[in-house]
Amino acid sequence: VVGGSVSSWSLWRWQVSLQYKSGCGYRHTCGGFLVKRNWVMTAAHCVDSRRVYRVVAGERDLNRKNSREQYLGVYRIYRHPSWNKRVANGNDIALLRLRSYATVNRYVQLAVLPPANQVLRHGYGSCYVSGWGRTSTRGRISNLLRHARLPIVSYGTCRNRYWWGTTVKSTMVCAGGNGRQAGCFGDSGGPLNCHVGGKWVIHGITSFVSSRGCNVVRKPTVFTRVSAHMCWIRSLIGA
Ligand SMILES: CC(C)C[C@H](NC(=O)C(F)(F)F)C(=O)N[N@@+](C)(CC(=O)Nc1ccc(C(C)C)cc1)Cc1ccccc1
Repeated sequence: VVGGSVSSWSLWRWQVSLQYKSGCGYRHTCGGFLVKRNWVMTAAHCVDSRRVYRVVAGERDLNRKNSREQYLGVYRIYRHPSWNKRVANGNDIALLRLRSYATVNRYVQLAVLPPANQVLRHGYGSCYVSGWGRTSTRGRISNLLRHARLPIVSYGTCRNRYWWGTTVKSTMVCAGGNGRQAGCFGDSGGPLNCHVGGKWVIHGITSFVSSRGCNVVRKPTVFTRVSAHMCWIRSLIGA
């Protein structure tokens, strides 16, 4: 996250770190979030390679162990059936069925998903991107979980040619684009956390930023719109 701040323990308790086996350890590759005790949602582009993955819940500092972390193996990966490895085509969404159940406690909670097809209006100002991604375009990933407020950009504005043009689809959410706050490499798969109707609801899955840089004016961070996929999500994880 570029232009953000370190997240306190009380925030984003559904956020997980998606890691892949590398040598005798694991490496953070993407974000994700718990939607059931044994289901995590992330971006399809995060799980495109044939690696061994795990998720870590209750994680805050990637470089330090504490008693709050829960290490959960991935049993099976369900990429969206229409995902074709190109983020421009959308459907950048995947569900991971875990080998074991997370324990819900003070540090680990389940995410709330939006009603089908709910779209937040232009300028909606209570959405935050969270993750361990780079804190600048050429920087390193953050060891501490961070977040930044990204105002919603309507599809009509986002598909303007000086913004994302036809790269963005109506099944995506654009947010930010002020050249200061943005999601960045390593935040992929993580949540866009929106305060709606008095509760936190996940409206987006971090999908892509400009290849010219993460915080580029008129190139908002682009998210998979979760409310566009509620039928597929419900078909896998139920009510
Ligand atoms: C793997 C890609 C497909 C998605 C990847 N997503 C992210 O980094 C995310 F924003 F989700 F955290 C990304 O944007 N990767 N970049 C490598 C940029 C990139 O590839 N972006 C991109 C944008 C659009 C398209 C298509 C839609 C034309 C493809 C790739 C990030 C980056 C940007 C600046 C410096 C360093 C790293």
